[in-house]
Parts: sequence; C-alpha cells; structure tokens
Amino acid sequence: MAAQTSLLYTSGLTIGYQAGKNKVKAVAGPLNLELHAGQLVCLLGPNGCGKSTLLRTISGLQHPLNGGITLDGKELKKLKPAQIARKISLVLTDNIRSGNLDVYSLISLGRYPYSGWLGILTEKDKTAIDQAIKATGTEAFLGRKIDSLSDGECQKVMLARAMAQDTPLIILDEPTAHLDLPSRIQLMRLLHQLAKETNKAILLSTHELDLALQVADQIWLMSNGGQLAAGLPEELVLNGSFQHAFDKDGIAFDAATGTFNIHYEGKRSINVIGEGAAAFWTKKALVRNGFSTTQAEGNVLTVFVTGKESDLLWKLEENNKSSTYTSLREFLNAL
Ligand SMILES: Nc1ncnc2c1ncn2[C@@H]1O[C@H](COP(=O)(O)OP(=O)(O)OP(=O)(O)O)[C@@H](O)[C@H]1O
Repeated sequence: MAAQTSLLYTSGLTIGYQAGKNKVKAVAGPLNLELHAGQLVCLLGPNGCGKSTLLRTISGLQHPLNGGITLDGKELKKLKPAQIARKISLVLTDNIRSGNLDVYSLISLGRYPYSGWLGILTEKDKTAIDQAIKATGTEAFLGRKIDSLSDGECQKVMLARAMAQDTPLIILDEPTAHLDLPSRIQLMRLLHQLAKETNKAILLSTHELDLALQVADQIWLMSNGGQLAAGLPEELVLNGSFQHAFDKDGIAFDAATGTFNIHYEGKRSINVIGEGAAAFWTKKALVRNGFSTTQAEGNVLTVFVTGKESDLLWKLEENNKSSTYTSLREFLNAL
C-alpha cells in the first residue's frame, strides 16, 4: 500500500552489467526500495558495492538486469528520456567544467526539459532559475565562469542547475567528494533544508557516514555482496547493519558513538566512569592506545573522570590502589 504513495519504488530490482554475450554480472538485488516526497535519503556502502550502479539504474541511464522501477506511478522503462528529465535531475561526481560557460548559463541548462535545446527561456523558466539561485545561495557567483569557482562553489551551482530543472526527485552521486569539511557540512545541511522546504525527494550517495547519520531521513546501506538494508539511521546503527556493511578486519563500528574505531586486539579493558566531553575524549584516547572501554564487572582497571576544562582529574583505581592525575597525558603514561 505504501508503495502506491511513493514517488519512486523498485520491485525485485536487480542491478548489474552485461558481462559478455550471454553472461551478466549482478551487483545487487533483488531490491525493494521506496522514496517519498520531502525525504533526504543517503546511500552508503563500501567502495565497489554498487552505489553508482544503483543511482544510474534508478535514473534510467542503465537498464536493470531484473525487476522494475516505478516513477510517479509509471514504469520507468516506458518513459522517454525527456519525460524522465521532468521527474529526475541528476548531479554526477564529475562537475561540468567549461571555461566559456558562465554560472547563470549553466544553471539555465537545468531548464532544457522545458525550453528545448535552443534554450529560449520563458518567464516561467526565468522564475524557476531565480528560485533555484536563491534556494542554493549562488547569487554571488552569477557573473563568473565555471572554471573560476572552487569545488564547493561549483557543487552548489550544480545543485542550483538541478533545482532549476524543478523535478520531484534529485539524485546526486557523491556530491561531497573533493569538498573540505565545512563545505561538506554546509552542502549536507542545504540538501536537508531543500528536501524539507521544497518537498522534493533527494537521494545521494556518500562516504560521509557521520554527516549521513545526522541529516538523513532514511539510509540505504549497501554491502559488498549485493544486500541493502534500508531504514532510519538510528535503526541501522542499533541493529548492527553498519558493522555488517563495513565489516573488515580490525575495524569495529561503535554503536555508542556512531563512529568506526580502529580496534587493536589483545590489550586490557578499563571502566570509564564520568560524563560529558571529558569522559568521551578519555575513551577515545584509551581506544587509540589499545584499550577496550566496554563497561564490565570483571575489569580490574577503573578511571573516574571528574571536573571541567582546566580542572579535570583522572582518578585511576587498580586492585584497591588509586592514583590521581591532572592531565590526560600523565594518566595515559601511567597505564
Ligand atoms: N561498466 C561496467 N561494467 C562491468 N562492471 C562494472 C562497470 N562499472 C562498474 N562495474 C562494477 O560494478 C561494481 C559496482 O560498482 P559501482 O561503481 O556501482 O560501485 P560504488 O559503490 O559506486 O563504488 P565507489 O564507492 O568506489 O564509487 C564494481 O564491482 C565495479 O567494478
């Protein structure tokens, strides 16, 4: 029933490639996925698991090996490219870098499904372009050539072009690749805001696990081997899907912090008692130094972290003996 109200859904979709005349290479499937208006969905997974293949298939650039895709109530395979272009706008990793194209002209290209290739813009087209420029905050770049923009600025302009296309679904393949941390945060925040304010569905692939956990309404988590777990970010953390998807020797997903720890085998375990940032960063330092900080009754070592900022104290207890340290470095050296 839910599928009938979805903007896009897949049934028994298998994605992959033709590998020779009578052979196929299936990358993932069968997949039963749904996208709804106003949702920001982040597609995560290790290198080579099939994220780009899935995005290309959903966008109609590549045929499914099996199963079907329904877009706005119609079978995708029955739609012509021009019809798909009014429903889906696609932003690929490789930015269009053309020295001769100015920013306004590039954003205007988003109107091609309506204006035709001659590019004659009507008042409606111009209004859509102006709205896209405003929504993405790209006013300041308008007079510039694309080549003169930074990667972050260029990515925003590509998003503006997609917004100008005014489709109910925007798909972006690794939009944060090549961006510095503030630009990644800014872009993810902008995408989240656009999904809410414009009621568009936004589907993007990314390797930004922590940002995706913060902004996504849904996560599609692919594993090598073709499985895909879909759900709320928190659900996928709690049910062990993240550990499964990124399972590699020595890498452990910590459900308590939502991050991956570099796990060192064979060292001691320690109870960390304390609250807030001081206890959090003490645990980080201990894990980096090869300790496990899981609370357990049998642990011989316990550290109590108390105080604030410049008055922090680490009281280490071992076999009824205790010592107090005034710096994290001193405490770690004592272990
Ligand atoms: N044109 C192709 N023909 C055959 N196999 C391909 C083709 N393109 C990609 N593949 C293979 O399909 C699998 C999925 O590739 P895909 O690019 O979708 O992964 P991805 O999850 O996007 O990876 P990354 O995170 O590294 O970008 C990989 O094993 C890849 O080698």
